Amino acid sequence: RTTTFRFLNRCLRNRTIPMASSIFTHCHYSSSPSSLAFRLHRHPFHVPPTCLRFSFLHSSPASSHVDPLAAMVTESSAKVIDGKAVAKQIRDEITAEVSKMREAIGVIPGLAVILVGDRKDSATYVRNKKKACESVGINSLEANLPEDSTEEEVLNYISGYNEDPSVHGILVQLPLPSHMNEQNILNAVRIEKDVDGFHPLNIGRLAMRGREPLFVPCTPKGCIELLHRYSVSIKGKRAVVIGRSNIVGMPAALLLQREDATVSVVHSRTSNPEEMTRQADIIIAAVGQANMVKGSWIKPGAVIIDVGINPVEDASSPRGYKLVGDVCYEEAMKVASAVTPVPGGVGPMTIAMLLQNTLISAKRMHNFE
Ligand SMILES: NC(=O)C1=CN([C@@H]2O[C@H](COP(=O)(O)OP(=O)(O)OC[C@H]3O[C@@H](n4cnc5c(N)ncnc54)[C@H](OP(=O)(O)O)[C@@H]3O)[C@@H](O)[C@H]2O)C=CC1
Ligand SMILES: Nc1nc(=O)c2c([nH]1)NC[C@@H]1CN(c3ccc(C(=O)N[C@@H](CCC(=O)O)C(=O)O)cc3)C=[N+]21
Repeated sequence: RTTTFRFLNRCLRNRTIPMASSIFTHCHYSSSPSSLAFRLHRHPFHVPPTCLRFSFLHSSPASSHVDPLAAMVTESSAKVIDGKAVAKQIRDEITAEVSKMREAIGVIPGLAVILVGDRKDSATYVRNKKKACESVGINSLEANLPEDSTEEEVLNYISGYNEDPSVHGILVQLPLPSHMNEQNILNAVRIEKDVDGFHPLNIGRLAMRGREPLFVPCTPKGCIELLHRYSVSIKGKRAVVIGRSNIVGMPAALLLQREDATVSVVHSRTSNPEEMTRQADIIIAAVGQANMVKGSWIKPGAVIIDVGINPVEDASSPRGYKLVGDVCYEEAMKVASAVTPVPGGVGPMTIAMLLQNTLISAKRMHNFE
C-alpha cells in the first residue's frame, strides 16, 4: 500500500497518469469513499482513457476542496459491477439445472421469440438471445415476420405458441411496428408463458403487497440481481429510478420498493432531476439519453446501475459507433462506490434473466422441484 501511495504521489506531483504506465495500476476501494481500504486492482478494459483525468485538474463539485491525497483516492475508485461475469455465472447455473431436468424428466425448456420487422438492433438482440439459449441447452424457436404484417398475424403466432407444449416462454421483441397495438399483443401472451413479465396481470401482482407475479421483468430483475450478488443492501436505502417505462423504469421502482428501499422516480417532467438524484444511495438509470447523469448528480458512495444503451458515433470502432450508458461513466467512477459499465453491465444480465425465467416456467409447468 505504501508503495502505491508513493507511486501515485509521484504521479500527482508530476501530473502524470498512472494508468498509462505498464503496471495496470487502478486505485480501487470496495465499500465507501471514507474507507481507506484501497488496493491495486486490475481493470483491463473497463477504464477508458478519459477516466484518467485527476479530480484536482478540473472542478467537479464532488471533488473540489479536497487535498491531493484525497483527490487521488476518490479518483477512478468505484468498483466495477461486472454484469458480463455475473451473467456467465448465472448461465452456468442454468446449464446445470437444464441438464438435470432433461435427465430426470426428459423435458427441455423452450423459448419462442417473435420478431416483427427488420430493425437492426432488434435483430441483434434476438440473435443474442438465441445464442444464449443454445449455450445453456434451452430450445429456441423464432418467428420472423415482415414489417407490414398485420396484428392478426402476430396474434396467430402467439396463439400457436400459447398452445405448443414444447414452448415454456414467449417473447415479443419490442418495439413493434407503429401500426400495431402493443397492448393487444402483450395481453395475448398466456401469463404462464410471459417470461418478459410484461403482461398486465404480472405487473399488477408485482405492484401489490402480498401478491407474487409469475415472472419478474428481465431487465429490472437483472439490476436487483446485480445488487444482491455484489452484496449491496437495499433495505431502508434511498433509491432513485430515472425513467418510468413499462419495461424498465416502472417495474424497477416496484422491485426496489419490494426490497424495502424508499423509492423516487425521476422522469422527463421532474423539476430538478439532479437534486433528486443526488439524494440516492442507489441509482437505476433507464432513460435512453447518453451520459445524462453527471458526477454532480451522484451522492459520494452511491451505487449506480446504468441500464441505458445508447449508440454514439465512434470512428475508431469497426461498427462506426460505440455504446454508452445514461450515466457519464468516467465521472461516476470518481464519485460512486460501484458502477455498472456499458456494455458489460445490465445488458448481459437481461438475457441471463430471460433464460432463468424460461427455466422457471418449464419447471413450474412440469412440477419439477
Ligand atoms: N440493458 C438492457 O437490457 C436494456 C436497456 N434498455 C435501454 O434503457 C434505456 C431506457 O429504455 P426504455 O425504458 O425502454 O426507454 P423509454 O424511452 O421507453 O423510457 C424512457 C424514460 O426516460 C424518461 N426520460 C426521457 N428523457 C428524460 C430526461 N431528459 N430526464 C428525465 N427522464 C427522462 C422518460 O420520461 P417520460 O415517461 O416522462 O417520457 C421515460 O420514462 C434505453 O437506452 C434502452 O436502450 C432498455 C431495455 C433493456
Ligand atoms: N420484449 C422485449 N424484451 C426485452 O428484454 C427487450 C426488448 N423487447 N426490446 C429491446 C430491449 C433492449 N434489450 C437488451 C438486451 C440485451 C442487451 C445486451 O446484451 N447488451 C450488451 C451489448 C450488446 C451489443 O454490443 O450490441 C451489453 O450491454 O453488454 C441490450 C439490450 C432487451 N430488450
